[in-house]
Amino acid sequence: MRLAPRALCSAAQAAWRENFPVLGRDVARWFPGHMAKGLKKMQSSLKLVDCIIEVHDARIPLSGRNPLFQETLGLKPHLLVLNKMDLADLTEQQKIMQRLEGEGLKNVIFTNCVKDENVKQIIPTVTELIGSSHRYHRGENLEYCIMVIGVPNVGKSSLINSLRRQHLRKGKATRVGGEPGITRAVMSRIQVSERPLMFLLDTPGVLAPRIESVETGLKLALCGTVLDHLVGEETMADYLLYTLNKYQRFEYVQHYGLGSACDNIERMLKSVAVKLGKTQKVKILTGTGDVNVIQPDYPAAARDFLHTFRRGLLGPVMLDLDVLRGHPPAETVS
Ligand SMILES: Nc1nc2c(ncn2[C@@H]2O[C@H](COP(=O)(O)OP(=O)(O)OP(=O)(O)O)[C@@H](O)[C@H]2O)c(=O)[nH]1
Repeated sequence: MRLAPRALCSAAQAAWRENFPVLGRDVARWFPGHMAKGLKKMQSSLKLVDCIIEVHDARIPLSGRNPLFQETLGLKPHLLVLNKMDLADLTEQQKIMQRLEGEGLKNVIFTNCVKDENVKQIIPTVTELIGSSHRYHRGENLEYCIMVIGVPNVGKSSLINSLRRQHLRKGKATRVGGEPGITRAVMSRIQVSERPLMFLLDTPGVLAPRIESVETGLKLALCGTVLDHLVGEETMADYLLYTLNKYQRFEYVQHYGLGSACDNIERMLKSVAVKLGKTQKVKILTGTGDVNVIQPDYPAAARDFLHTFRRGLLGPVMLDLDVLRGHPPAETVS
C-alpha cells in the first residue's frame, strides 16, 4: 500500500501546482462585498464586545486564519476554537498546542459543534478571560457580549446553536449551511447563557483578501471555506489525493475498492467514476463527422471524492502536518 515519497511528488503534485496560481488569483479576487462590509461592521461593533471567539477548522490549525482579524480585532481577549475536531487527526495535538502557544495563542479549545463536544468549556474560559482583562468600564453592566469571527464555513453559527443547546436548552438561532457564505450580516445579539448573562454576535465569514500560499489556498478550499467552482473540483481532488498519500492515509483505496494506492489523479478519478457508474456522453469531431463516446465523468468523481473526504469517510486528516513539521511554504498567490 505504501507509495514511495518520490512517486507522490510526480504526477499528483504537478497539476495543482500549475493550475492553482491562476485559479488562486480568482479566489483572491473573490473577496465579495459582503466580506469587506462584514469586516467594517465588525470593527465598528468592537466597542460593545468583551471578548472575541475566533472559530477555525481543526484540520488546519496553523494556516488559513485571516491576518486582518489579528490586526483589527486583536485588542480584545481572544479564544481560538478549533472546530470540526471529529474530522481532524489530532495525534499531534500536543505539538499543535505548543506551536500555537509560541504564536501567542494560549487559549485554545478543540470542539465538535455537531455533537456538542467540549462546547461546555467555552463559557467558563471566556468568563475567566474577561475577568482577567481588567474591564474597568463595566460598571453595573453584568452582561457579556462576545463576537464570533472566522473564515467562512468553519462552524461559527453551529457553535452559537450548540452553546444555546448546552446552556439554554434552546434550538437554532442562526442558519447553518454546508456552503461558505451562509451568514451575510453581523446579526443582532443572540443569547447563549443565562448565568452569566451572555450574548454572542454572529458575523459573516471573512477570508483574507490575499492567499498566503498555494497550499494554504488549497487547504482552505478542501475545508470548504471557498466555493468549490472557484478553485476547480479536479484541482482540489488532485491536491487531496497528494495529501492523503503524503500522510499515508489510504482509506480511500478501501472506500472506493481500488485495489491499490494511486498517485495519478486522472487514473484515480477514472476508477472512481467507473465504480460509481458516473459516465458522460461526449461528442468528438472526427474526419467523418461527430461521434458520441462514453467517457468517465471526471467532475462527478472529483465531487464525490471531496464530499466523501468532508464527511470524514476517508478518516480523520491533519492537513497542516507539513507546517507542523516545518516544511517551507509554497509560493505566494496574490
Ligand atoms: N463534522 C462537523 N461538521 C460541522 C461541525 N460544525 C459545523 N459543521 C458543519 O459545517 C458546515 C458549516 O457550518 P456553519 O455553522 O454554517 O459555518 P459558518 O462558519 O457559520 O459559515 P458561514 O456563515 O458561511 O461563515 C455545516 O454543514 C455544519 O453542519 C463540526 O464540529 N463537525
